Amino acid sequence: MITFDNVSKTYAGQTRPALRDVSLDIDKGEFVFLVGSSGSGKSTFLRLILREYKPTKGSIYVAGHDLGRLPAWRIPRLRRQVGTVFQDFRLLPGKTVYENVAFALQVIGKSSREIRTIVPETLDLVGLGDKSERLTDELSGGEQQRVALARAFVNRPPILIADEPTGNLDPTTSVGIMKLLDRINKTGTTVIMATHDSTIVDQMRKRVIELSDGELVRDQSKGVYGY
Ligand SMILES: Nc1ncnc2c1ncn2[C@@H]1O[C@H](COP(=O)(O)OP(=O)(O)OP(=O)(O)O)[C@@H](O)[C@H]1O
Repeated sequence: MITFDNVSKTYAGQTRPALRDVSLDIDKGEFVFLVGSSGSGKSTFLRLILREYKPTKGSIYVAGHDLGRLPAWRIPRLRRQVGTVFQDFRLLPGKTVYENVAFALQVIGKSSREIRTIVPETLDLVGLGDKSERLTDELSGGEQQRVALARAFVNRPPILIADEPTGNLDPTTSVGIMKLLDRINKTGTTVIMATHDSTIVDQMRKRVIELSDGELVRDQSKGVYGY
């Protein structure tokens, strides 16, 4: 589903690469934790998958797209196949839960009839079926992250990227979000999650990829946080 082939990325004006010669394959349906200290290259790795940047060296393949050959007009299609969730939720302010999730479908041209069916189904999946008319600004952090997850998953992308999705949440709320991510993964969605949360990584025992100074230093199945 995702292949990195000798990928390096050096940002403009920098001498040290943020990613250095990284090669790996992530198969369809895998759940992968991306760990490493601050500045080790985790966000850079995720942003390359989204084609926010091109690598300085090497090739990247995502859901059948060769990102080095992807013309700019095809980037939106790539991004539709990769749902994203971030630490800071990034919801539309002043909009309801329903509107936040429906918007993701409106921008890809779904009919209002489809939207009226799919949005409530997805809100039920994340446990927010009874809060669809609430403004997202009035929800707890955990609920806001559920909305963000619903929005990322509403068009059933084959890949979901989560960049520290529990970073702003307390441990109990985080467990709820992880259960949801696990559930989404069990539908066949490939999940890649960057995190500093050792408890979660140690509990879930999924594949762990560790970066250190931009290099891939560990790739462990049923791994632990351990650095
Ligand atoms: N847009 C940018 N321009 C220049 N340098 C950057 C840019 N983004 C990241 N870097 C640098 O690249 C390196 C890797 O950063 P990255 O954000 O990928 O790390 P990270 O592992 O996600 O860190 P954190 O856990 O703090 O989010 C760092 O040295 C960082 O300063």
